Amino acid sequence: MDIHEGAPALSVAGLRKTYGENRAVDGIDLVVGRGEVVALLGPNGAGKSTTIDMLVGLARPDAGEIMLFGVSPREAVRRGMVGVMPQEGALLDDVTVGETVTLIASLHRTSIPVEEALRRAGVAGLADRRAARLSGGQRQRVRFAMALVPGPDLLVLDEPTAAMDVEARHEFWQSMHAFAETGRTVLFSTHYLEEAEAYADRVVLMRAGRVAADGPVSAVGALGLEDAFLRLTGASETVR
Ligand SMILES: Nc1ncnc2c1ncn2[C@@H]1O[C@H](COP(=O)(O)OP(=O)(O)OP(=O)(O)O)[C@@H](O)[C@H]1O
Repeated sequence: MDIHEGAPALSVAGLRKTYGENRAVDGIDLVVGRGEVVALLGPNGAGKSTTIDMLVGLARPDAGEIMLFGVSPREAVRRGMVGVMPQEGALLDDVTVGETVTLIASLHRTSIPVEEALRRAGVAGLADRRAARLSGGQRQRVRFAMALVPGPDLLVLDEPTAAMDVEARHEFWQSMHAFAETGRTVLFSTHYLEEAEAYADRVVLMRAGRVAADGPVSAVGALGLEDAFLRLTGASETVR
């Protein structure tokens, strides 16, 4: 299987996933071009994590097709083209940050230097610290280093700043911005309209397993996404 030169970073058609009676993802079509920074915005239970897990091969869709750079998610991950930061993911308590990222690097055919991944994720100073002694925000940043270390063309980040304080958030977004500046693609999920507006080129608003709106971030106001988001947030319990 060859990587298709002109293929978009991400192409999704008719994506569905049901848990029992619950249609977590109810027919998503989405194309993300290379170099775009896209925010998947939506309230709790909108289906963001389920979508992301399917995009990166962590969950199996009931229906639909997903291609990353023209190949399957598994193949793209195998080739180190995708860096993933899932919402949850345990770190081994007795293993240091440096050892953890070195281990992940060794699982990939190619990688950037571990020190560089640690530095870009803002955890170079924590290389010798065992995971058991990390704060929630520090753990998130270690997981960001794990996503960066294969030197991916696409980063997929599920609520990356959850558990980070204001300063860590700021540093995180700077790193993400530096990554995107090199022309690579980022898809991240968030509850926060401000994060989507500040850091994405494009906002995909999800509600009840579907794409409710999709547009350039410059048009957020014009599209009325903010109002839509406020309504959705207010309705989040019923959406869930
Ligand atoms: N493993 C699972 N088993 C059963 N139901 C699930 C499972 N994972 C998700 N769901 C349900 O699917 C729906 C979508 O959940 P999902 O976690 O994808 O939403 P989300 O937009 O990521 O929410 P949050 O912002 O809270 O992370 C919810 O109703 C959730 O309860």
